[in-house]
Amino acid sequence: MAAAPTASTSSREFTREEVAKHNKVDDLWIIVDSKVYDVTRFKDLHPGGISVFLEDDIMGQDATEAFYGLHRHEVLLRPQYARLQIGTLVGEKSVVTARAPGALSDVPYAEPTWLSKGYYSPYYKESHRDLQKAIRQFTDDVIYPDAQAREEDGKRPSQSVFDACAELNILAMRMGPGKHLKGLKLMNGLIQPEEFNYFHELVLHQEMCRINARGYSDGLGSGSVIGLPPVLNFGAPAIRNKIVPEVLSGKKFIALAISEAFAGSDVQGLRTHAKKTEDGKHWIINGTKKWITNGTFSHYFTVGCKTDNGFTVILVERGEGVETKNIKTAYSSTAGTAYITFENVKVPVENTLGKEGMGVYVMLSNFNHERWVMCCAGARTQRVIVEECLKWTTQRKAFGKPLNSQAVIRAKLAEMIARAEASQAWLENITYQMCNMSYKDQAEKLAGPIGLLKMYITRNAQATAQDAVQIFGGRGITKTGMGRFIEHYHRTVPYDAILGGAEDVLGDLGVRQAIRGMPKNARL
Ligand code: HEM
Repeated sequence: MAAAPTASTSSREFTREEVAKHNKVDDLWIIVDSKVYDVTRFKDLHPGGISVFLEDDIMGQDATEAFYGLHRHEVLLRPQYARLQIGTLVGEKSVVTARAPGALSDVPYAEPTWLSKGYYSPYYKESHRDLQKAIRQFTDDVIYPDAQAREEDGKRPSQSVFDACAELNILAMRMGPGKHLKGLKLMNGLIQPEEFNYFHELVLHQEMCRINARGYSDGLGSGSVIGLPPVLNFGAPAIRNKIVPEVLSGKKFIALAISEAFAGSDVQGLRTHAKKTEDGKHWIINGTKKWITNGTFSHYFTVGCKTDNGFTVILVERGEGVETKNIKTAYSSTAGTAYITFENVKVPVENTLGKEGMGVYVMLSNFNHERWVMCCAGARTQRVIVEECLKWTTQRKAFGKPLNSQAVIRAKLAEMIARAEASQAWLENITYQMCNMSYKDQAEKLAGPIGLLKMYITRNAQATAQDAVQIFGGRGITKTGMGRFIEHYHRTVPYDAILGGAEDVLGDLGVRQAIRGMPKNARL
């Protein structure tokens, strides 16, 4: 029987001949990437079964190729499996290394051009690069582990993560540039509030979405990214001064509550209504809301209501008459997606956001930013899938050759890469326009292009998800193992095509705006 492996024995060195002697059921070693593992006892517990180890080309042999054709590298890093390593091969070095937390990937196209070695971009300055480094480290160290754990147990993102984000003012930065950043220490003083622009914000969103946990990404305060701006921009000072700091410090949560089972983008079709009390001091709100992100755990709701003179947005605090129920969605319950009922909820009229009857403008002012935020994430998560596919098709062998030796596979990769690159390039162009246009110009000139961009990115994303499943085969539809991120992406990518405006509606918005802008004298 082989000696029980301990951490101290992993510094031992063996020749391939020595390893080869341990080729029996009760004394079984293997080599993976020049590391020697004693799997004598582990084989009985191996999730892939015992029989796979009892082959002549595995027992006492180099099983590197077999291993990487069936497992992600991270398996060997899990403490319970890392313990199986008893040493290394004399004079040989391991080749496979996991990306260190905070580091960039060396896989081609795994990073946008501006982060790829030897390439250039006109858009990003030193402060963007500083922010990128800091936020990647933070995402890898703090967000990713919590995201994976919460996706498993379905709970909302841990309060410790909200607190850590608030400490660095990440929650405030996610709202974009603006006066709410004034006087704040951003990322421990790495960026000055007055220099923070939309490219900094893009960096933030693109780094934080690389966690293969779409529900969690929404759980981590997406509700406030869309629910807080109406308070920030249209709330009375007393309301604003109370609620904005509470939300940006991660202590309280807010959700945007517009859509209903009765109507989504069709504001006229909404049924939740608010009526004034006789003394005119309060609203009484009745109705329901559906698909409300972060709704299950929010303290505040930015609610779209029908009022006597049109559509009005009102801030509602959780309390008597407000009930939220979890809706089971295709992604995880970490997002806190809710069905909300309001029953005779009494709210002071001071909670009205913007002018009575002018709620449509309050909502419209939000849309461009919300959709652009989704474009940032949609363009970036595609790239994560490109990286997964490039790695898999290199390490997986079929008919004795890597998958990437098949022309049909390379053709799929070509499409995926082109989509990711084109999405990012158009996104950067629009972000540049945002940096240079007044808010009024943005509202006027960019609603159409942002609508088209979102349609384009989410179509690309869905096509990439389908191609990735074809490349991974059965693994791409399995929640554990090699293809788990592909399965997750394929299952959750439709969210981007629906949330913030359905794909077709947004494409149409872009074209209608273009038609409106057609010069009267244009003829072929
Ligand atoms: C130190 C060595 C090994 C460890 C720690 C290990 C661990 C695991 C784990 C944790 C799984 C579950 C799936 C996953 O999480 O990816 C698994 C599945 C599997 N393993 Fe291993 N394994 C080792 C070596 C091997 C070798 C050498 C072979 C083949 C010769 C093998 C064949 C399989 C198979 C066929 C599956 C099922 C894969 C699937 O469901 O797609 N394993 N192994």
